[in-house]
Amino acid sequence: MLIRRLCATIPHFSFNPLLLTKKPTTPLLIFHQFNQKIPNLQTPKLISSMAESRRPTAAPIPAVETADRNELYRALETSVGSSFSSEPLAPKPRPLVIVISGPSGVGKDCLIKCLREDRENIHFVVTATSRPMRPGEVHGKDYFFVSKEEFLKMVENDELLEYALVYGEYKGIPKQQIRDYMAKGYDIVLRVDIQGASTLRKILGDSAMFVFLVAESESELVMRLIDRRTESKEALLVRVATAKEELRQMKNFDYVVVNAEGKLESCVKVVESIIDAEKAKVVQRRVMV
Ligand SMILES: Nc1ncnc2c1ncn2[C@@H]1O[C@H](COP(=O)(O)OP(=O)(O)OP(=O)(O)O)[C@@H](O)[C@H]1O
Repeated sequence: MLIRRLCATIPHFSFNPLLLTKKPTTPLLIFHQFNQKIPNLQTPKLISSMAESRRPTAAPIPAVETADRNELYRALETSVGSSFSSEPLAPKPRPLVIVISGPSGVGKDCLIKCLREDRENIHFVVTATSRPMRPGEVHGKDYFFVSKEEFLKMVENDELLEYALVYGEYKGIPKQQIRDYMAKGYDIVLRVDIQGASTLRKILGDSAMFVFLVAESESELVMRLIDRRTESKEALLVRVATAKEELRQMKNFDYVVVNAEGKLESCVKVVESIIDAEKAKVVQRRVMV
C-alpha cells in the first residue's frame, strides 16, 4: 500500500505487484513511458539493479524489416547502453590430462599414433622404460629407453609422476614433461597399463579423464596379441592371463571405447569426440602435477 502511494506521487513510475515475491526485500519499480524525458527528480533507491540495466534511452530503434544491419546493431547498442563485446563467450578450455589404458595388445599404441597425426596442441608423454627396444621403436619418441639403474635414479629424485614394474620391466611418467607442455596450453596424453591407470586415479582423482580401451571380445584380444608376434610364449601367457583380471577394472574409468577388429579409425573418432566434449564442459577438470 505504501509503495502504491509512493508510485502515485511519481509520474514516471508505476508499481507492478507481479514483480514482488512473497517476502520482498527490494520492491521493483519499472519505467512506463520510455520516450518521455524524465524530469529532474531523485531516482528512488527502490529501483533494482535489473531495472537499472534495462533503462531505455531516447534513441529510437529502426524497423527490423527495413533497417540496415549495422544501423540496427548500433541502435541496439545505444539502447542497451553499452557496446557489444566481440570477446569469446565461452571460457578458454583448460589443458586436459587424458589417460589411455587397456589390456596389453588392445591397440593403445596404434590409437595414440593416429591421435598424434590428427590433432594439434596435444602432447604424448614419452614414458621412461627399462624394457628393451622393439623393432621399429625410436628412443625419445616411443619411450625413453633407460637401464634399470638409470630408472631407479629417476625414482629417487622424485622425477616420476607414477611408475611400476610391469612384466619385469620398469615404466614411469616423467613429471617435468607434463608441466612444460601444460604451461604451453597442450593437452597431455598418458599411455599406461591398467595398474598404472589405477595408481594415477589415486594421484590425480577426477582431475584427469580416464579412457579404457577394449577389443570387441576376449578372443579378439588374444588373436591380436598372437598376430603381433612380439612376445615370447611365456610373455604371451602372462599377458593373456592378466587381461582377464584387468577387464574387471573398467568400472574405475570415465569412458570405455571399443577398438574393434579392422575398425581402428572409428575408435580414434570416438576418442576425439570425447576430448571435444570434455573441452565443451561448463565445469572443466583442473589438473595439478
Ligand atoms: N582395430 C584393430 N584391428 C586389428 N588390429 C589392430 C587394431 N588395433 C591394433 N591392432 C593391432 O594389434 C596389435 C597390438 O596393438 P598395440 O601394440 O597398439 O597394442 P598396445 O595396447 O599398445 O599393446 P601393449 O600394451 O602390449 O604395448 C598390433 O599388432 C596392432 O597392429
